[in-house]
Amino acid sequence: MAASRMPSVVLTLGKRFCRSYSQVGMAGLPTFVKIVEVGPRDGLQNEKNIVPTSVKVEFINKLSETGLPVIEVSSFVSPKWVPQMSDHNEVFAAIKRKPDVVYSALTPNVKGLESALEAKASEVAIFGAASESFSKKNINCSIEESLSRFQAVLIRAKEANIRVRGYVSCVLGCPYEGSIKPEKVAEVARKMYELGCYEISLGDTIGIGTPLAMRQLISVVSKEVPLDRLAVHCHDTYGQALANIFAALQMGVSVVDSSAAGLGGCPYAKGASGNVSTEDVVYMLNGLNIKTGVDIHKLLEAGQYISNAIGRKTGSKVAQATHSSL
Ligand SMILES: CC(C)(COP(=O)([O-])OP(=O)([O-])OC[C@H]1O[C@@H](n2cnc3c(N)ncnc32)[C@H](O)[C@@H]1OP(=O)([O-])[O-])[C@@H](O)C(=O)NCCC(=O)NCCSC(=O)C[C@@](C)(O)CC(=O)[O-]
Repeated sequence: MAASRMPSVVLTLGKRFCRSYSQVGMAGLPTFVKIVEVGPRDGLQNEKNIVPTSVKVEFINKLSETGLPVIEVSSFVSPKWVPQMSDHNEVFAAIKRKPDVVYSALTPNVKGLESALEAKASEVAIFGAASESFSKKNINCSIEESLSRFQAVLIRAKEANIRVRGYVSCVLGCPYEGSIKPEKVAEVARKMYELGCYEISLGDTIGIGTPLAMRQLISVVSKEVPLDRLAVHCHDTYGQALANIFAALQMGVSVVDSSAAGLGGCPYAKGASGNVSTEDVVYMLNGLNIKTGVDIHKLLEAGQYISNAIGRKTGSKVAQATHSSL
């Protein structure tokens, strides 16, 4: 059953429940959160069976209708490394773009950036790590080398007048090195920010963090990068993602990455499960009276569409709850 046709009690339960408590937000939390939807890229880059281009396009078109401000469409990386994203040109060419939506792509180097420019990506993202081992496994170079590649990307992006986002992976732990010092994360984040990234997304790649660790991380990183330039990108491997996001909101972060249906995982981080699901994030933010501009009904439909298309049970608790109560 389409989410929009689900009994209203099911979908409005959280909102009505919360409304009876308060119409105002919780003190200290942002009033608006920008959600960066990473499902089509982070969500589908790890699928064993390559998802047909037409399915990706339909998924993105459905996401475009939800009110999400940013959709990460694909990545311009080596097709030998991540074949799942090798149809980037076709996907960018086929999607129906809405003028108020940013359609972004990952670009590890200038070669990727040039392709993204040709495909008319609205903005791009570089991706580095706070762990040497992860950097080598993921992008085949040291952190230092990655930063010099990124510098070249930022210079070319400036000429092309396109904004660049920066990701730092392994901010709360690394699959190869274990714990990572917040000071190391802060150093890499600061360098990316100084290179010209307008926003730095802190990735808990293996979803290992807890709210206290998130608080400590944000406290250290925000000394180097302004809070309003930080985003959090939480995987839900240990079931901590929503709690970690809440901790980040309490610290003043107001940009959250998430993935419809909780799809996702990094091919170079074994065991990492999906991203936190966008449906669950929006449900929580609705309950906190924090605006996102996202229509949860349409979002549930998009999540249901991609789950059916890839034959996978949704990773969203909200979607599971609404389906099971029918
Ligand atoms: C970075 C490279 C390319 C280095 O890979 P490399 O092998 O060191 O690169 P190279 O410069 O030596 O080139 C080797 C071959 O790749 C080609 N190549 C080189 N660059 C490109 C490009 N941009 N697009 C297409 N092809 C490219 C290049 O042309 C050449 O082709 P060949 O001559 O062998 O035919 C490789 O390691 C790579 O593609 N890595 C991508 C890994 C990836 O996508 N990981 C997942 C995304 S990160 C993530 O998920 C984490 C995140 C962001 O979500 C946050 C979090 O959760 O923490």
